[in-house]
Amino acid sequence: MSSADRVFERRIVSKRRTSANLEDEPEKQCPNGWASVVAAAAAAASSSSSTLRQKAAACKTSQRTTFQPHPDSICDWFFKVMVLGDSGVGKTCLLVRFRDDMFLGGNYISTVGVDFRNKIISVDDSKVKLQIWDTAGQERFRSVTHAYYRDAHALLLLYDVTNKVSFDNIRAWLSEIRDYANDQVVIMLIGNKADCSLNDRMVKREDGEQLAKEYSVTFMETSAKSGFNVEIAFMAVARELLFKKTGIEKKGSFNVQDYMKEQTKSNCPACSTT
Ligand SMILES: Nc1nc2c(ncn2[C@@H]2O[C@H](COP(=O)(O)OP(=O)(O)OP(=O)(O)O)[C@@H](O)[C@H]2O)c(=O)[nH]1
Repeated sequence: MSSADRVFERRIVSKRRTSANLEDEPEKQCPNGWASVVAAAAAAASSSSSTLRQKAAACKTSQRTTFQPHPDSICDWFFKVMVLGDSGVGKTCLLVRFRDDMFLGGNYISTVGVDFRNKIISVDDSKVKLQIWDTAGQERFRSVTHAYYRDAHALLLLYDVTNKVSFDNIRAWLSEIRDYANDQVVIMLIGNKADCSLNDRMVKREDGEQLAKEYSVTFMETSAKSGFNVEIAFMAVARELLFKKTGIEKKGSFNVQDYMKEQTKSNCPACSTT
């Protein structure tokens, strides 16, 4: 993808910034509505949480900076995509890898409430704006995040291939999705941290594939750390949404699994097979 395709509408405070790299990016923005999201999250969680205070302070600082939205006319389609899954599976890292092509190492701070970032991508001849919502995986924020499911066009449901519990919880996540999301939502199951060593891997690729098959959703393993399959996953979702919306695929019918197979042919690290 060319750099011209990577148009970011707003820059927002990442959840895992050191003071040093915050200074490196002084123009960072908070999304509209962030304050209310933080307030709701604060009510749901403990208002004395140091993480919350950190985030609120970072947000306040960023609100003083310049906001430069791109006109909506530059994109043909808009889709809202939510990233879900247990705490620590790598939702924020996946999003940051896709948006900024970098990996957030260093201190891990859990997401509070919800947060979104925009990215405009080219799909064939169309400019597609993905508004990607990162959600807190922690149980205590669940009532806050449920409110955002309803108008989502696609859900990326993540588990961590090194954490069996996060995989076992996928059924519960799918049940929540059934309760709160709309019936037409596109769902992709993602096994993240595929860069892990064989010793660390607790969930076989085939188990992920099997579960996805059972629920008739698409499946992919990714690594936010190495970038493995990250762009392909978002592109596949964008293509599927576009295809659903237009009902037209220039090169015949569109099958998301075939598309992913084709894209991942030469993109398979040794650790993704067990
Ligand atoms: N090895 C490896 N580590 C990862 C990967 N993605 C994320 N991590 C690490 O996993 C930890 C959790 O990542 P996050 O992206 O913050 O997880 P999250 O799902 O957003 O967590 P919550 O905000 O609590 O819901 C961090 O220490 C990351 O550095 C990956 O692909 N590979």
